[in-house]
Amino acid sequence: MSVIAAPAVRLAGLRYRWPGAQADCLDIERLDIASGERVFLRGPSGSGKTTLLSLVGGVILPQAGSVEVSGQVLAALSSGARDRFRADHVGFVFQLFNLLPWLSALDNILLACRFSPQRRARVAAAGSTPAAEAARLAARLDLDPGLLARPAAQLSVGQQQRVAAARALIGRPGLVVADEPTSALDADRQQAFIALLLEECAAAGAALLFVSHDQRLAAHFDRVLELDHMNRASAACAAEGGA
Ligand SMILES: Nc1ncnc2c1ncn2[C@@H]1O[C@H](COP(=O)(O)OP(=O)(O)OP(=O)(O)O)[C@@H](O)[C@H]1O
Repeated sequence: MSVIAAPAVRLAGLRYRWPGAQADCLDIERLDIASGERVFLRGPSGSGKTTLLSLVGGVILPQAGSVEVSGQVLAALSSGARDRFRADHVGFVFQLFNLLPWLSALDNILLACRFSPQRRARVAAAGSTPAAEAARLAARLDLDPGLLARPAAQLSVGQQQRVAAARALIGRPGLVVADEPTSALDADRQQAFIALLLEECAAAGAALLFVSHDQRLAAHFDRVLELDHMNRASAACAAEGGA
């Protein structure tokens, strides 16, 4: 008997309006992202890409419709359970990296494991330890080992981006969500970063939902999604931003 994996992400009848806004930001009838699929999400500034990623991560909840991640309806979880689910199953690389500035780069990476028993278990199942896995990912991201002991606040923006990527990837979550993760990297590092992200996601069977304005990166992905084409509220969302 074959087992069909739940999609990594399933949106159905989704509507989201920011508090105080006059119109919906997102109105998406349906979107499925298959397990292991690599999706490049594109859309003009202010079109709702970051909002969509926040919904997929369960950081915010829609007013209507549902968001499922790996078969779990996020709104069915209490706020605390949603935080734990996110820690176990979703790796974020956000525009604002949310590193803790006073913690070392290494401790920032390890934090993802500290909050997630499932990530720790997956690292152990692969025959490694969180510290060894953090060092492996850092080396693959071309982060000098000497940098790992430094407080995150003392790193360049490009270095912080790579620390954030290692933190997202450690312990192999089933979904990686990345918002402009290469914006502060030079061209060579950008290519290395994308290659690593894709390889690590493939090795983990993780789906990747990736937002970038850099069109050249789209070729690396299985599918390009135009947010404006699937968002029935796109005109209203853009107008709201300009209001
Ligand atoms: N925290 C918030 N509170 C209220 N409105 C918000 C908030 N965050 C975003 N918005 C509004 O939602 C709309 C979509 O913003 P969002 O950041 O999702 O767009 P984006 O496509 O990611 O833009 P960019 O490419 O510039 O990062 C905009 O009109 C924005 O003003």
